[in-house]
Amino acid sequence: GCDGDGNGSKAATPVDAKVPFYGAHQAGIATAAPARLAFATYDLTVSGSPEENRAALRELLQTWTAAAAAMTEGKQVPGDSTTLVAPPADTGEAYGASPANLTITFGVGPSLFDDRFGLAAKRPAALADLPKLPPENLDPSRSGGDLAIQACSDDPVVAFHAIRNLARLGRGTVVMRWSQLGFGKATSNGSAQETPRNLMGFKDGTRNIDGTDAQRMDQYVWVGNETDQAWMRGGSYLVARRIAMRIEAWDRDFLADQQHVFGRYKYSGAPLTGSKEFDTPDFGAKDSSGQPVIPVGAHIRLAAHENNGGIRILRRGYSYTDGIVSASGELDAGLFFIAFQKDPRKQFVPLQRSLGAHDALNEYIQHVGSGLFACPPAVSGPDRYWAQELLG
Ligand SMILES: C=CC1=C(C)c2cc3[nH]c(cc4nc(cc5[nH]c(cc1n2)c(C)c5CCC(=O)O)C(CCC(=O)O)=C4C)c(C)c3C=C
Ligand SMILES: [Fe+2]
Repeated sequence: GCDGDGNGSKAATPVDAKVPFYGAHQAGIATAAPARLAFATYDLTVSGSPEENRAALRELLQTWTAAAAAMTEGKQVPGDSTTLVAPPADTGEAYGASPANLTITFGVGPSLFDDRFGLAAKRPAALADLPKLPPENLDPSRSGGDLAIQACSDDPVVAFHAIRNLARLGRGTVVMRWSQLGFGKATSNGSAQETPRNLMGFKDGTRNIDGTDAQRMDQYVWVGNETDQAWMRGGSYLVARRIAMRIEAWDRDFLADQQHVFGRYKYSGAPLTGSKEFDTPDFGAKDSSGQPVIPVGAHIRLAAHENNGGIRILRRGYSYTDGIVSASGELDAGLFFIAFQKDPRKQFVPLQRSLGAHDALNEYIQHVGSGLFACPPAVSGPDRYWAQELLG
């Protein structure tokens, strides 16, 4: 039954299923990826002066931050959920459930820095619109957004509940622009996690940055003193790409060819020049006929830091499926790629340019949605709100 406090706090909720919301860096980046994703972007619908619009945005972010802090604790959205003559403050579907490692990560898109809010001078240089990256085929209704929320949890209801309730709390100030559900995290980001497989059946995340490796996180993921915008120090840039897979063509491809596309063995995950998953690929190795063992167009050859001037990114993507493509009757499925980095102009963009031009995987994938968001550092405590230094 209902415990009457409207808080959903139950003794059975395991304490270890909570990820701290307050701290230095936002949760949902370095923290281990739970099984489910609910991602959404939102557009502000304000129409006042820049001062009025900033005030509306500030109020929204105060409300959102308090709600996110409560939800990650397994509590209901703040407000009255028990009065009989008003709609409950919380929609209720996650009531009584463990947060199941819920993280709610917030970001702002380049469009927030247009003339609506008078924030142009606070736009970080790294938050430049992504350039065209052929052979992409982006759908505007699956791209962009003023604000973004990445909710991750081991319980899909809890993850969806977060993006839904934030949309509801923002009614009148924001509308949801697009959303994406993901399942079966498609990349590991920590040594404690068994490397998961993507929908092409390959282990994904073998050579990812480990979120517990503080030195690499500082070097490649967390924004440091190099930024021109102090409000982003300790934050990170999120690039999201909805990447459709031609799964049915892939499933008809010979095993040898599938392995040549990635440059790895399908079952062990080992590079084609090794025998164990974590063996270092040998990009110089040649077979008896003088051909490179890891082909020139292999995904891992092109993506490896050894071959692109030392670039690394933190990948944190999820698999998705959305029914069928009506034109072909084929499964609509793929990878909702999410990557975090210090500066997308120096990491995601050059990497994707090279992959877009040469990757053997391009025969089987297409980028159809895109987003770039500046994720500020975490709020340090209950008296603070997301991006407070930006709106200050
Ligand atoms: C621009 C960055 C990348 C995109 C887009 C991308 C798409 C993509 N990747 C896979 C599957 C795998 N990727 C793997 C490794 C890998 N991928 C990237 C970058 C992008 N991938 C990097 C930087 C790396 C690491 C390379 C290295 O250092 O060796 C692997 C191998 C296992 C691993 O190391 O994670 C797989 C498998 C898919 C299916 C995909 C688009 C749908
Ligand atoms: Fe990849």
